[in-house]
Amino acid sequence: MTRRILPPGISIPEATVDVYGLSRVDAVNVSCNSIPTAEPISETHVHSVTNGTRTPGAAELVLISLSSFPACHGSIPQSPGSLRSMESVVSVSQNQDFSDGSRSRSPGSQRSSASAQSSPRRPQNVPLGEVKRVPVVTFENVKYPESNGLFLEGPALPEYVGVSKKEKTKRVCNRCWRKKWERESCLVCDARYCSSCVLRAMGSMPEGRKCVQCIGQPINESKRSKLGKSSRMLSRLLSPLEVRQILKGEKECPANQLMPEQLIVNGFPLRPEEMADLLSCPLPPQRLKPGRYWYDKESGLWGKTGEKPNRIISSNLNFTGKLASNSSNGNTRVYINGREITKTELRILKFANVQCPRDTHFWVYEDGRYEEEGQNNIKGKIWASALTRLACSLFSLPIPRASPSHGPRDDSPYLARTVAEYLEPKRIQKLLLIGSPGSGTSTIFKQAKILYGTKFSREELEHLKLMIQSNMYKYLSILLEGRERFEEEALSSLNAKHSPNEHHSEGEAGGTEGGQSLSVYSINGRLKQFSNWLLDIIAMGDLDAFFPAATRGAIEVSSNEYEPTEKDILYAEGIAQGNGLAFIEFSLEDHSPMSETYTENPDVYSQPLIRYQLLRVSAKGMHESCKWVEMFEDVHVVVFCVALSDYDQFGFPIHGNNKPLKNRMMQSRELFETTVRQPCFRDTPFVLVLNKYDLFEEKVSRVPLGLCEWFGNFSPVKMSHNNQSLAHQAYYYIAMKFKDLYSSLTHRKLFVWQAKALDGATVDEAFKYIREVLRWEDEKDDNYVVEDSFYSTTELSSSLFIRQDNNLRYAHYT
Ligand SMILES: Nc1nc2c(ncn2[C@@H]2O[C@H](COP(=O)(O)OP(=O)(O)OP(=O)(O)O)[C@@H](O)[C@H]2O)c(=O)[nH]1
Ligand SMILES: [Mg+2]
Repeated sequence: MTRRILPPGISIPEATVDVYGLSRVDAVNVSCNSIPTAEPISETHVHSVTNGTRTPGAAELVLISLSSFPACHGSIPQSPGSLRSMESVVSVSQNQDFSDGSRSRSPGSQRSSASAQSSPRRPQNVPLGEVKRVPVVTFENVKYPESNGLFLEGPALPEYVGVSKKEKTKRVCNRCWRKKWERESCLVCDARYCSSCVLRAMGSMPEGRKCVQCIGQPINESKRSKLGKSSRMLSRLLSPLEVRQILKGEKECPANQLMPEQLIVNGFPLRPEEMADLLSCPLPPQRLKPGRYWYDKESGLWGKTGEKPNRIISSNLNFTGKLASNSSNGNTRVYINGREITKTELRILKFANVQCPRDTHFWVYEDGRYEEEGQNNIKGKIWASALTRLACSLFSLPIPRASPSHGPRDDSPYLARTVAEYLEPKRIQKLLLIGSPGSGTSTIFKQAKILYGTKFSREELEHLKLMIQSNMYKYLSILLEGRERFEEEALSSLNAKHSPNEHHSEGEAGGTEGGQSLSVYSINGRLKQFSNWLLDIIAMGDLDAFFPAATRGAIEVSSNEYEPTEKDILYAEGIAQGNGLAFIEFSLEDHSPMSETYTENPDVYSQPLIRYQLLRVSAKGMHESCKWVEMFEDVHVVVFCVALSDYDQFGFPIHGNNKPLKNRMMQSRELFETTVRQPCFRDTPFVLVLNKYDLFEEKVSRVPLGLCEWFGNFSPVKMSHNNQSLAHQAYYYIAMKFKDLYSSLTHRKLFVWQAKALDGATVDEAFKYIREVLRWEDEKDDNYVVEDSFYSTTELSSSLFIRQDNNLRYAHYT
């Protein structure tokens, strides 16, 4: 690390380099109170710059921190806090008017002048650390923490007025001012540094990722969830051991911890000892942020004020504040331990068969036992059944963990629990998969199960088998019903042709059998009997009840011994009987080349895997006033599936069968709009999966895309070579249509991917893409700026896609 920091030619001291000790050196021990106030930026300051008196820059500061080593005799800067001012100095020196005369007297720049000469891009008279050379001042509005009080106190000079949009600022390294895609940001002031500058700007990071001058200051609360989270940039630059040490420091150092008074529980700020009790209890709340919370001492339920519970922590913690009845803003007139519960909780109670008429007051204990107030009679356990627990998990309600009595007996392990442990919960990301009927959501779900899930259990296989068999009979019944209609039509037209007195000659279509008229659609008596029997059963809606009898048919699938293969399962319509909500949890093991920069650092690969919960819901019942969808408010991404090949298909509207047939692409669009407009998805990213590309590719050369009214203005560029390009153009066109629609509704960008759900590889790619989207979302405010990368191409017109679509993979990043 020292070798990287030091300019070439400086020998490394013999002593073991303790990187973690480095920034404990007094020279950079910056605390809010002890920072000598630097001069505000003023005319005189600029003059002093032009005269060559320059305060040391960040590079020097880091070198200064090395001054305890014999080879680095840097002088201590007069003002450690002047780093901030340095940034402005840099910008001034970018101005040609000022760019000469920087014969610096600072030791840092003297040292660097040798190496400066070797760089072709750096003018010889300009010291290292001031490398950006643009002819005009393009200095941008950089936000520095006000608490520093060092920057821009006086009126701003015109040179310092931001000249570009904030997004542009975000892409620039705050030290070298080069545009860099990947940056690491300071947890306190959010200054971002590229990989060449990060170690110089942040030194040895005793408190994790903070600029040297931000050490000792509390972190920006919006970054709390990032504490201790791995950093790809650091993993590349440092050894695994060093990264671990830095992240440990970041999680555990006192400056980065929450202050007790930032947590308001049951209306009262916590006292330090209450906070200590809270954090050291067996099941402490996770990912705590400053804010208002409620806590139910009996049940251990814990939640944000005004919201449903989000966790069961340990019971019997004593806080100053007492639980108020309106603390979770419930309006159900059903009470648990004095708190009026929310609708979602009430649903779960009903699900768990708890009788709860209005104005019922329950006592609920930590393990889920419940009784009505004043009755002293335990009626059962709320979370006893696996189904209730599953429902809770789907609706993001907490369930009790295995009882503490199964855990360690003595208290010491609890007390020894580090802050770090509670900050590192098992990460689960929820994906909600939705689409209009027939778009392929079940197929994608089943693919996910086959690709990443556990094998189908006996029970599931039995369900699937019954489902496949009943589908088969349903399809058969459709054919048989059609046959009846065609037979009737054929016979009546035959009868119309020939008057009753005429005898038709042999060889003509039709005839008689046992006095009955025949047509090409007629079948023999036994089959007809079967057909009638089956159609009756289906008309009565009794198919499933009759199944055991029907399975004794002759065809393989319908036999009792039949065991569906993976392919049968995949191709079958539906997921399981009932076909409503389905759910699996999995992780994606490999490290995709999409996002991971190749690294030899094994630490990156040993990160705990993120678990994904895939929830597939049927679109039935989804409409503007739809309530159940709110249950999924905490999903991390909505995956919306549309069948590309639907553009020429017509079907019944999703709601109500009496309306006229509707173009299915238009139906999908309607459902898409309805879903996007749901208030609960206001901040949720959407990934559109354009499915059935195989059918689409084949169809689009036969059936014009304009058949769907929404695609009326599609005018493909004529290409001589092949049909594929037409399908590609049509695909991008449709993708752009959805993207435009989405951004008109949300002002955000829609992520689009294409799939052929019957082909597992394409579904695998789609999930990897979704994983990347989640990472980008996670990191976009931090290390990465997605907006302007090649991943996102909304700005490009669709015609550009059409011309540049040679590479399918890149084109996918729409
Ligand atoms: N050729 C082709 N067929 C597909 C593709 N995706 C799904 N299918 C088929 O399309 C039909 C409908 O797919 P499902 O996965 O059941 O659709 P769904 O979204 O679950 O629809 P509902 O069950 O009606 O809500 C099934 O017969 C699938 O086998 C695809 O990419 N290509
Ligand atoms: Mg289905």
